[in-house]
Amino acid sequence: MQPDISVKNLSKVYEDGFQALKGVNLEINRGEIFALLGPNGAGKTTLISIICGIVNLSNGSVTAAGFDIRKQYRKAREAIGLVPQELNTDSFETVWNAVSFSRGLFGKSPNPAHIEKVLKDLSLWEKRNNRIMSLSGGMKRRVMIAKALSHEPQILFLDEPTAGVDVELRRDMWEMVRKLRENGTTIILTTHYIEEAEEMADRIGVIRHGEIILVEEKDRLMSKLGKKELRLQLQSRLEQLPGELTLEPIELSEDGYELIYTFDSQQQQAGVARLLRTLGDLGIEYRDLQTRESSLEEIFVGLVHE
Ligand SMILES: Nc1ncnc2c1ncn2[C@@H]1O[C@H](COP(=O)(O)OP(=O)(O)OP(=O)(O)O)[C@@H](O)[C@H]1O
Repeated sequence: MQPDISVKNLSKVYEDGFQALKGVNLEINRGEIFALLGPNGAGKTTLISIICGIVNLSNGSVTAAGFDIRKQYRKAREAIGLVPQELNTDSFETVWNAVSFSRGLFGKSPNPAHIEKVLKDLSLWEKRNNRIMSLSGGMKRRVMIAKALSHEPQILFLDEPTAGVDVELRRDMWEMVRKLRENGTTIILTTHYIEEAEEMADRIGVIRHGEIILVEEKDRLMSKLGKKELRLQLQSRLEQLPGELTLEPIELSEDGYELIYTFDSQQQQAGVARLLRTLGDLGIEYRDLQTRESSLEEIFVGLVHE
């Protein structure tokens, strides 16, 4: 299947000579949720802005929905909805008018039923006759999303969609994104909340200093780079780690009441079984145990600080 977005050898040098993207290659499939993660200044917004035709590329090529973003700009742009990072909705217009107008900008004929659906999905229906400037920040953000969806785009970009929004709105947005995906929309989101990528994304791309350093299915990424930790609370205090255990990646807590064993998620549980057997042989008893997997956040921090 042809990818919905194809980025080939993309470079961007800004006018002041700063190279924000260095030979980026990336393919995004139809109907997937792709999360682009990277520290501040990594090039996320630059990449999105080029795909959406807001910033000119310096080198390379990009297609969206099969259309070249330069040679077939209108068609490519029509296939894309963009929710930018900044709210620019200080408008005297009503919600209904602003969202309907957005649709018109893409040369689409009016479709009140679609606008109604979008407003209802985003819990904006009650506010449809309110002026945008009178809405709260969270509601304004919903309006931005409604505008991006007004022309029924096949691809939706969400640049930091939940920056500064409350937990309730964040949950609503996740719900909405899932619904859109069910309808076959391709979704690309950038986020600082790694929890968001962990919750939502099918695949994750990590960008650093203008280069994509990794693209992987989320589940594979977590099992490939993740670590697991087993903690055992001991019945009685240990003075020091017994010699039999020093070969393992195992630590004794300072108070001597806890053993902490760290292992790769990929590794089989063999190490755990061996450890528990050894403890049995040594007569070390424990009263409780827990395991924990590292989060995407820990994996991400490990990656970008390498
Ligand atoms: N118009 C511009 N002229 C010169 N440099 C720019 C311009 N726009 C962005 N940059 C630089 O390009 C780099 C990438 O910026 P970009 O906004 O793409 O990063 P980002 O990954 O989206 O960061 P953030 O998470 O902070 O939004 C930064 O170092 C930024 O200062």
